[in-house]
Amino acid sequence: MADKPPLVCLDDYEDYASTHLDQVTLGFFKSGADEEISRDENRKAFSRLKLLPRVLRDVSKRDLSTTIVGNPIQFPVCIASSAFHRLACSDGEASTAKAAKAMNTCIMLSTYSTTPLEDVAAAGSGVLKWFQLYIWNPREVSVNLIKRAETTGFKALVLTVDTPATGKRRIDIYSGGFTLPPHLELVHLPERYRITSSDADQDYGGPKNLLDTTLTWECIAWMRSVTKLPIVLKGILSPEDALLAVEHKVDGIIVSNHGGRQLDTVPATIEMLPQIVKAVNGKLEVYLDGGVRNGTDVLKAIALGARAVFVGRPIIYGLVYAAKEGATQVLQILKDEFSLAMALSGCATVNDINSSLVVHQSELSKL
Ligand SMILES: Cc1cc2nc3c(=O)[nH]c(=O)nc-3n(C[C@H](O)[C@H](O)[C@H](O)COP(=O)(O)O)c2cc1C
Ligand SMILES: CCCCCCC(=O)C(=O)O
Repeated sequence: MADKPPLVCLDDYEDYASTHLDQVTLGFFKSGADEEISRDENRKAFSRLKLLPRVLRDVSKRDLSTTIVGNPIQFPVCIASSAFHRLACSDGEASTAKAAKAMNTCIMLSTYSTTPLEDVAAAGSGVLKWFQLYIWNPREVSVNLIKRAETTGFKALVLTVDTPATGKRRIDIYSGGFTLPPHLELVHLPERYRITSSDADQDYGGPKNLLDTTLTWECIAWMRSVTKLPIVLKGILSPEDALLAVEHKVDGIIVSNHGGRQLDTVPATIEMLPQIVKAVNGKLEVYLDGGVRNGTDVLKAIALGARAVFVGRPIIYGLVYAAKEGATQVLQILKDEFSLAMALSGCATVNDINSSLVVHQSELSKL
């Protein structure tokens, strides 16, 4: 790595990837839907929140650890599910799992992984793994995936609920429709359903009608009938849906707008977090993703009630920089920055972090 520049913050990894990936692949990773308003808002909203630190508290020893659905992690930053890591580095999701293991945190593996979940489980043996589920047609394909995830030690199923169809990502259309290169496939799709890379009638490497668009809240009961694993819903933005998640007794929800890749002009996730935390009133765990790029972002999300945060694009950019080492560096930077932000705001443990630390900039003059 001697020929590589020192990278000190997560934006440096994005800059590196921007100059080292081909434009089509970069476009797929980087893009949001339509005008990319929600993608950008996720970050801007963090900067509109200001921190009010407390001083003269003993922060000499800091404990960043926590649990998610009962499983310990070293610090409250986990890897969000994202598709096609072998477009970022040759070992793809196996490298990602090794990074999660090196940093003792959770990897959420995508249904759209380019590495079979058994290989990811072997690469990340002993580390906390969640499996992100898109329910595919026919349902038996998804049942089979759920069983394989159970057998290989995944500890929760994360049902993505914001994708009854793929958002309109203009860059992918300008580039002629996103396709996987011939050496990569949707490995979790049985061969008989796969399409070839030259097939015109396809959507992100699969046939067009692959996603089950009939899903309703009843699918939670269906999932319970086929698995005993905890269920987490990813893609909740409305407090009403958060209450329905409580009613359906899921184990957790991820406040997420899919990194701004689905419905554009939805609010930033950090702006919806407080209302959702209030609505669920401690009855399930609430996590957040979208635009987390600094230790201070992590501090703000935890202060506003998230149990942990997940990061998407920065992990991919870390893989582009240096495979497992690059993704590990990204996580290490977030961990160090979070630890520093805790010290500088007077928090020795994650439990010390609370909402009194965060003020919206519009409220500052009223203090
Ligand atoms: C390139 C890319 C692929 C993604 N693939 C998936 C996926 O397969 N399943 C899923 O639930 N979410 C997917 N997401 C959404 C992420 O899980 C996450 O919600 C989002 O990236 C968080 O925002 P951030 O990138 O700003 O951290 C993807 C996001 C990106 C950028
Ligand atoms: C047909 C759904 C394709 C989704 C591909 C992965 C994903 O979630 C993304 O945001 O991209």
